[in-house]
Amino acid sequence: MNLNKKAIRSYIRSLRQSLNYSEQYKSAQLITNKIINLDCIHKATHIGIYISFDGEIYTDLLIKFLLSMKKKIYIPVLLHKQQHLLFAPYTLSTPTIQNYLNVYEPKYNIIDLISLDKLDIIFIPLVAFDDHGNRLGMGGGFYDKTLQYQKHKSHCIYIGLGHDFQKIPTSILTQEKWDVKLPKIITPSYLHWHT
Ligand SMILES: Nc1nc2c(c(=O)[nH]1)N(C=O)[C@@H](CNc1ccc(C(=O)N[C@@H](CCC(=O)O)C(=O)O)cc1)CN2
Ligand SMILES: Nc1ncnc2c1ncn2[C@@H]1O[C@H](COP(=O)(O)OP(=O)(O)OP(=O)(O)O)[C@@H](O)[C@H]1O
Repeated sequence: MNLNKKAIRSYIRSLRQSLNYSEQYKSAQLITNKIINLDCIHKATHIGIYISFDGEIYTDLLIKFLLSMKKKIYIPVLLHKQQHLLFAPYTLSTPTIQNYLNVYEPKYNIIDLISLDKLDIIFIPLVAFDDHGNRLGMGGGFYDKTLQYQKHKSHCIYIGLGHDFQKIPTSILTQEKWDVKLPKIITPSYLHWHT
């Protein structure tokens, strides 16, 4: 593996893990306010989002807002030995369990799982990003594989969520041929729109 990527991942993960609850909550409020005013949110019905861990931008507040706006919410789930993510329906009463990578996911019936092409918008976690919308994730390749497959045939809008300090200089991130760029990334202070 690329040492550079590994070092960036571990440095930025340690920064975000060190945030306290009130810092996280403030960031979540700022991000939620930005998102609920976006035009694309009002037009969307099926929205993919993640359950936060490891210091990621808290998504609870946003999920509650979206549910109150009558949006249907879906969370990525890991299927045995598969790198393509599928999405399970989620409401505030859905029980959750930790998967083999310690990330929470909803309990689900296989028949209720949907694929990315059924989503209108997906909010994507990230470890680092740059000015061109290049994304560095946790290193499992799950989002890269899932987004890549759908890149040309899906109407789904990809939106990355991160803290301001997760933005790194463009020259640092070495691009891999499979990396899928994010046209929109939202941080507490900015909307980063990339063309
Ligand atoms: N909230 C959230 N959900 C998500 C992701 C994410 O980044 N955030 N994913 C984005 O792809 C997928 C899961 N990918 C992951 C990849 C690595 C690790 C991870 O923590 N690895 C640990 C070792 C875990 C272990 O083996 O016990 C580590 O590297 O420290 C977690 C999730 C799908 N769901
Ligand atoms: N489209 C793809 N085709 C082939 N291999 C891929 C593809 N996407 C990812 N991979 C594999 O997955 C591994 C992890 O990729 P990478 O380091 O880019 O993950 P990441 O973007 O940080 O993680 P994630 O998307 O899960 O958050 C790579 O080493 C590569 O082997």
